Amino acid sequence: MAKGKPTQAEPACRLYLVTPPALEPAAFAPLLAEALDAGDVACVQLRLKDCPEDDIRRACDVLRPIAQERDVAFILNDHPRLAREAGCDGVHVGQTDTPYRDARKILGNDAIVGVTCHDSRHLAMIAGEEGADYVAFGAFFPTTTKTAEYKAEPELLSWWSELMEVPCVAIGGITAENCAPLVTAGADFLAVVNAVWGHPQGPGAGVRALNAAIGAALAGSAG
Ligand SMILES: Cc1ncc(COP(=O)(O)OP(=O)(O)O)c(N)n1
Ligand SMILES: Cc1nc(C(=O)O)sc1CCOP(=O)(O)O
Ligand SMILES: [Mg+2]
Repeated sequence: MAKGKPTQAEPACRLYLVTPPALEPAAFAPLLAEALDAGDVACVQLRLKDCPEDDIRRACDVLRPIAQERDVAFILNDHPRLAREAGCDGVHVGQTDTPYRDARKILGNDAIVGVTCHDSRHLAMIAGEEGADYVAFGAFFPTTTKTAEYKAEPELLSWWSELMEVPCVAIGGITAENCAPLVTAGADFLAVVNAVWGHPQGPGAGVRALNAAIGAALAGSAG
């Protein structure tokens, strides 16, 4: 994920992989490589909740090179200081995490800092004005990965992408089968967990299915 809007050489909507809620780094490493070798992925977010910092650091040490060697940005969820120390490309912070401005101070201007904005135009405008590299809206669909307290609609993405330059990420229950309205509404990135790591034919098949669906939606909306 380069900073800013996708360039002309990049698709207008790209995949943003979020890791499964629990993982063992050595066992997960080949699955991550399989996913990243299966097609275009802009970014990987390591999301380990309620996990000791030493374990997160070890997971970064194993998984970060797999992403960065493939020019895929490696972002850590929730922990800006650890993200800096572990050589991550950035951090994702939510509304009850380290505030955006503090995360930016910790990581510096070259890092990617993304902010959860739920279903809120107001939160997104604040994050955008403060300098966030992307705003994340969700959940768009029911998700089994976490208890989602907010429900976002595709028109939020259309409103945002027509008015703002800051890229937007859509998250929550997104699959190859349901993603088309989010792509045509203007999502710059689709963030997914279960549609890739829970795909019955493996994560590579999950990435291929999502990229095919994104491509079909973009082709359909071009004409
Ligand atoms: C890309 C992306 N969008 C939203 C979230 C959710 O962040 P947050 O609200 O802080 O909740 P947790 O993920 O920390 O449980 C995210 N992680 N990534
Ligand atoms: C981490 C996360 N944040 C969400 C939000 O709405 O902010 S939904 C979510 C989980 C996304 O997982 P899946 O693709 O399996 O539904
Ligand atoms: Mg968080």
